[in-house]
Amino acid sequence: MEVKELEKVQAAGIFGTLSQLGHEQVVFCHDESTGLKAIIAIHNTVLGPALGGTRMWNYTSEQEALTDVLRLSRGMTYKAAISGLNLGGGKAVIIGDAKKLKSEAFLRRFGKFVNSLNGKYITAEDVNMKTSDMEYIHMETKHVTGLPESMGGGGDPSPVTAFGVYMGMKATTKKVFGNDSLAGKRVAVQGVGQVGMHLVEHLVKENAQVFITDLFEDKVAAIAKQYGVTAVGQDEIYDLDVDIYAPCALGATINDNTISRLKCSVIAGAANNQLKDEVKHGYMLIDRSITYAPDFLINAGGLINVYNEYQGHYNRKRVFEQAEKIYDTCLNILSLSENEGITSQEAAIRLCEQRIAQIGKVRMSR
Ligand SMILES: NC(=O)c1ccc[n+]([C@@H]2O[C@H](COP(=O)([O-])OP(=O)(O)OC[C@H]3O[C@@H](n4cnc5c(N)ncnc54)[C@H](O)[C@@H]3O)[C@@H](O)[C@H]2O)c1
Repeated sequence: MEVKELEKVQAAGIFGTLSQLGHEQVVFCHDESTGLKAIIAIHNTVLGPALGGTRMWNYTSEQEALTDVLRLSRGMTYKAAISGLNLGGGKAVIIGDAKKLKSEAFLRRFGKFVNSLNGKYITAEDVNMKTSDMEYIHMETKHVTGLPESMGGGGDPSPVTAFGVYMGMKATTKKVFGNDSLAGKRVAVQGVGQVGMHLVEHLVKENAQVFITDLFEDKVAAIAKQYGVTAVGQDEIYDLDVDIYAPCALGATINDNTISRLKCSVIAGAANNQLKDEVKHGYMLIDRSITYAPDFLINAGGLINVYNEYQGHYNRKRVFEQAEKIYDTCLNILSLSENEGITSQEAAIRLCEQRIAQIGKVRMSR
């Protein structure tokens, strides 16, 4: 967590911060007997119930946990709004060591807090929460999504996320190079986990020239062999002479240290919060003629997947059709960004705010 962000929240006070970020409700959940300390933040429910995962983290302070949940829940509002979903944004954080604190009672107590919001907040899996944890939460509330197929859920969202990233990458390629073909394009994929792997499959199928890296060298070597792609070092990825950089590992990899090293024309990847500083680094990319596909748009496939699951009658084909729309939305955003001289992230947020305002009026009308 950035010290700057924490300081901003401290200076504004809790209600000042809620007002600045536009939150509707923040719920502090405490249970002495299980040791549960959690915060549920509901950012905006104009478009629908607030959906967002539960993250368990050993925060260094309660202030840090609050700042994180406020920031993440706001991000969920935008991700849902830009994807055309009837969903708002929310998030929950549980404070403490996931290895020490979790128990059936602890998780079910959290489930009861989620349930007390009567569906205004819908939870799902996030960092340090496993499917088995979600099963306990589900025992106390039906407002859980992202369940395994064995429990009637939509299953692994990663292939849908990867497909959305692929659509966003093709749209951005069209904007920059005049057509959306990735054949022969040199693409650097950072992180070949669940999403990165599926993305590599799409790229190889389209005859792109792919470079991959990961923390685990044996995994990189095995994937490189399987798909006939080139393995590179973890740090080397930033210096490659490529057309496209696809961050699919961590956030904040686009920063003061890396931007001057990047030689690509397009950035399109799955990681959340790729720009360390949204405004500053967004404009630095414009200065270097690098076109950035907004992360929260192109990695929304996972959210589209859980949204469909929550609505019932889950249909995988329909999920992929919705994820395909990322292509057109991405092109619209990039045109708006170019026409208005603003970053693609700012253009995307502008479209989200317009949709929320317009649909808000529709909902209020008789
Ligand atoms: N899974 C989804 O549906 C989904 C949806 C939206 C966003 N995301 C985001 O996309 C990213 C990838 O998600 P995932 O599900 O594939 O995660 P994952 O954990 O399966 O894969 C991440 C991979 O990145 C590697 N990695 C970590 N640090 C690295 C580094 N410094 N250099 C190179 N490789 C590194 C890890 O070893 C791992 O193989 C994450 O940032 C995630 O938050 C995922």
